[in-house]
Amino acid sequence: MSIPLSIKWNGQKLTILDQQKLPHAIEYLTLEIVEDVYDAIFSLKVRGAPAIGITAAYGLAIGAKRHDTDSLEAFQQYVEKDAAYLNSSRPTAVNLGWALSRLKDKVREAKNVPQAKLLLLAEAVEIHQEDEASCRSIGEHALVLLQGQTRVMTICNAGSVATAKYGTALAPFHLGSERGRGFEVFACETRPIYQGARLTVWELQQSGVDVTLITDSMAAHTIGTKEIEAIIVGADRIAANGDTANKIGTYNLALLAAAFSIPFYVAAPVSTFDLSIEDGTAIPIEERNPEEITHTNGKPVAPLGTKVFNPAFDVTPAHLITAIITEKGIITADYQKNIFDLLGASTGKGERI
Ligand SMILES: CSC[C@@H](O)[C@@H](O)C(=O)COP(=O)(O)O
Repeated sequence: MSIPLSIKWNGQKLTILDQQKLPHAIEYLTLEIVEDVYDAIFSLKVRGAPAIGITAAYGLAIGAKRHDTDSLEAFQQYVEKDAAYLNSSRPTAVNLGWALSRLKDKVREAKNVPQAKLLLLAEAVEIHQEDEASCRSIGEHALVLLQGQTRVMTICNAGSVATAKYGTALAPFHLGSERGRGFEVFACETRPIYQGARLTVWELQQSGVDVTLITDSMAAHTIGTKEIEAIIVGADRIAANGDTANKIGTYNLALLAAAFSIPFYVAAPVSTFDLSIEDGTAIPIEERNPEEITHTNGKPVAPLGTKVFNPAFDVTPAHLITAIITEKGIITADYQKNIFDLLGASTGKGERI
């Protein structure tokens, strides 16, 4: 039994687990240029907010190596351009822009181009290592919160493959498995592209966790009949007031948690907070290809030309969230105040609103 890793850096080469091929093929891809990294993020070969940020950071550092100039100013301009390009690969997860900003700040500190190149790479490695530590710490906090709760529901994949290791929402299950603490996890399949069925189920099986797959529309029935005791999800962007964007369907689960009077937890690292955004209405929501809904395995399931609305994320209002679990500790309402008190300006993403 082992926890799968999706991003590998060996000091020279960046390889990622192709999440589009999971669970039926385990294939690692080498990403060599910025365009490879853009494509991997855009096409969801690498996905999940922290994993996108880490991969983009390596991408920017790798891309910078090929910019051949002695002028620090020209080099900075190349890096800014590459960062803007990578940042346009997906809109909702704030970890992407956050990681790229950290690297851009490093270039501004550099005295010359060779030093800037080294600083870029070092920062990418640092972001990667920090994320693993953050996820582990989120898992520890979540285990405390989930004491006495065994049957837990989740959606999408906020797991090891969506981060450096362990995941956010799935971290307590991986850590629990290492320590003989058994959970019964119910994974929503996560239409339209099945991150729950393909990734969460596979990943938890690899780790020896008891996992049961349901379709998204079975959530209410399952909470009632299987006596689900808590719901835990990840996040792509958390506004200053605690409103949380995550995979489409998350908001439904939060409403169900309220209806059944069970706790609804969001697990996310500090890098997922965006204090420059006052509330969830300002979070950009990605809309994806209609074929994700009209087709299954390339075959049409709806009449040709059907009008489609395909938002990839929704925003759960803060008042439906019981607690937000971060690596620095657990935040509960009043979110506006408690988020700032715990994180302060440490997200680097804006001032107090
Ligand atoms: C730790 S990953 C948290 C979120 O990024 C995750 O729950 C999610 O919504 C991912 O969406 P995806 O479209 O698969 O990138």
